[in-house]
Amino acid sequence: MAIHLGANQYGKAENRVVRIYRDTPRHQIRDLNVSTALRGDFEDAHTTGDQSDVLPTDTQKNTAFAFAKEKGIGAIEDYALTLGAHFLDASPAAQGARIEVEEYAWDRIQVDGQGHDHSFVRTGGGVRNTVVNVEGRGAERKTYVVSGISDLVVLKSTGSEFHGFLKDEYTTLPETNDRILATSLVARWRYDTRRTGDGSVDWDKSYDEIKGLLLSRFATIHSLALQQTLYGMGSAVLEQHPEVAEIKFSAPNKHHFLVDLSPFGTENPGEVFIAADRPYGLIEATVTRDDASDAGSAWHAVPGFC
Ligand SMILES: O=c1[nH]c(=O)c2[nH]c(=O)[nH]c2[nH]1
Repeated sequence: MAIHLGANQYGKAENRVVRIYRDTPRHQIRDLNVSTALRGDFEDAHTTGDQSDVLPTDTQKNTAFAFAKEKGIGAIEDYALTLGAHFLDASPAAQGARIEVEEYAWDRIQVDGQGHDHSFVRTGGGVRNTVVNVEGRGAERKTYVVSGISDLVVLKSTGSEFHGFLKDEYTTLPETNDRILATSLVARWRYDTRRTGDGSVDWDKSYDEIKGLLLSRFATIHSLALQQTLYGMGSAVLEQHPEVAEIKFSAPNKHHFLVDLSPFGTENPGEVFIAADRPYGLIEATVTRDDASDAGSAWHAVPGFC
């Protein structure tokens, strides 16, 4: 029987790395979820059981924690790039390293109008993340950075329409020129550092500005459909951020249905809704530059997008 090993990768998923900076009484916290994976020539590990090329997932875990102390954690993109380069150096059989980092942000608890020194409350408003792929050695080294945000729950109570859609014998949806539009947005954008003057990106600034732009465009676009809103948000990011080659969205349409209060003799002019959690429309789109660079392995093992 002719069979062979196909695509494979291995690593330690979801290392919960919490780093406290306590050099002064005013502590700082970084709270990460770090997943590492190596891919390459790991044929023997699978087919004969010889593990001599395998850098254990336990070692990968230890490295994620050790680097948090030894090298510190700057932008999650830099932390991931450092880890990825290290794993390729440490594992000769590896051809690629994939590092995914989510960051849970914390605000200081306000006490008497002051941010407390060492007590924090989890920040709402989305979870920042990055997926870094590092490939090759020496001059052949290639790095890919896809960063993004998930769980960005947004709602607008008007300024959203949906009508003029295709109808057949199963269509019951009424047309509307005033509905609630709500989603829990996932957006990921691919950086092309060759598009910046000196090849570097200020990751934190770029993230903050893109998040702000996504929110302000969601608020100000008069929506004719979630599809049109996503395209408008993506276009704004590409217009204002030369360092971004393309952006992908996955957006559940969190339906809010007007409740019929007429049995109780009560009118309901767009005031009381039932928020349905399922089923939901799932609207996904990529907005890309005509001259976007080759994506290479940037989207390697990034699920949930078309
Ligand atoms: O913004 C929307 N896009 C759709 O494709 C769709 N389909 C649907 O039933 N409602 C909506 N809303």
